[in-house]
Amino acid sequence: MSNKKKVIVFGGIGQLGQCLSKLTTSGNLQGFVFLDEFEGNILDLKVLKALFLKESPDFVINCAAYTAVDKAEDEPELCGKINSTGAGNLARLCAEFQATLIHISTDFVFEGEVPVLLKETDVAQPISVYGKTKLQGELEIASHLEAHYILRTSWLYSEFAGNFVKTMLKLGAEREELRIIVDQVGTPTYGVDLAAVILKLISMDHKTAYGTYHYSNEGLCSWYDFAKAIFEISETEVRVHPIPTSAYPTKARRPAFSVMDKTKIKTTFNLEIPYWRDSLVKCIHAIK
Ligand SMILES: NC(=O)C1=CN([C@@H]2O[C@H](COP(=O)(O)OP(=O)(O)OC[C@H]3O[C@@H](n4cnc5c(N)ncnc54)[C@H](OP(=O)(O)O)[C@@H]3O)[C@@H](O)[C@H]2O)C=CC1
Ligand SMILES: Cc1cn([C@H]2C[C@H](O)[C@@H](COP(=O)(O)OP(=O)(O)O[C@H]3O[C@@H](C)C(=O)[C@@H](O)[C@H]3O)O2)c(=O)[nH]c1=O
Repeated sequence: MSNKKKVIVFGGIGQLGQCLSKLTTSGNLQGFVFLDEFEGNILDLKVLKALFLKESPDFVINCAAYTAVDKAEDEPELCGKINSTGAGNLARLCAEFQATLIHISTDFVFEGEVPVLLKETDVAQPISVYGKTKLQGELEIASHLEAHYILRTSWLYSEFAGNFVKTMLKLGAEREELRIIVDQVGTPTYGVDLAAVILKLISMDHKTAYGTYHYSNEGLCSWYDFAKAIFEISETEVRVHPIPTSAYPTKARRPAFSVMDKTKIKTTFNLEIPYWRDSLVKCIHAIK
């Protein structure tokens, strides 16, 4: 990648921020500034403006978000501020400073009632506070900035921060049996794979391809299948029981089927996407 590009990463010490940092460090890529929420609070316009003035970024990557799906049901205002107002703040500043925004959204913008692959053109109808605020964030960006990529991803995990894989490894070490939902189907996404795609978008700098894209790993599974694979690959002995969603009450509703069609991103950027289980093997090796 050209070392002339200046890139600011908000949410730089969250899960995806750390995946990006891993790749920029191993690839010795220059020009990236990773900010935590104290150095780069996406709700603080004064701080943001000073950062844009100081750094003059070519690209801004928004990895900052409120991601606690159940807690969001009790904190809709805070969740809305971070996921919607914060995204809008970055979009307006990117427009003012002629920077391109790469923003991450979610499969949870969909209702997920019908078992059909979800396209970018399908109507988004979120069923949780988190999903609604993420959709609002997408709309904020699209209405203020042309130069944007919104990447909707799903079931993100990695060796960094908190995620389903790390929760399972922890619970699997503590318990003899686990009950995991089998009637919610989606696709896990390894954060390092997503980070590599983000870096590819920056290096291609394809100015006629702005817009919304779906990206996850290939294939599909239930949370139960995912947990079984985690325990098989990590050689953890634990009995896993498949249960229906009704047997595992949570504050937030989650889509029953949120597998995304990735044709658009694959054809536009000439991508080959790894199968979810192959990437899971890589992640578990990185954790060990
Ligand atoms: N995790 C997942 O399964 C999925 C995530 N996504 C999306 O991917 C993106 C990255 O997710 P992920 O890395 O997993 O999320 P994380 O929760 O790991 O990281 C988000 C980061 O944003 C920070 N943050 C919160 N509020 C602010 C703020 N006001 N200003 C700046 N930073 C802030 C958080 O800090 P702190 O922790 O201190 O609050 C945290 O470090 C998000 O947009 C998310 O919606 C999409 C699909 C699946
Ligand atoms: C811990 C646990 C979870 N589950 C279920 C609950 C839930 O339906 C599913 C996943 O639970 P989690 O809370 O880990 O994951 P969750 O927060 O629902 O994950 C979502 O996060 C947001 C940020 C996204 O954008 C989504 O794409 C998705 O990744 O597993 C069980 O069935 N048994 C268990 O023991």
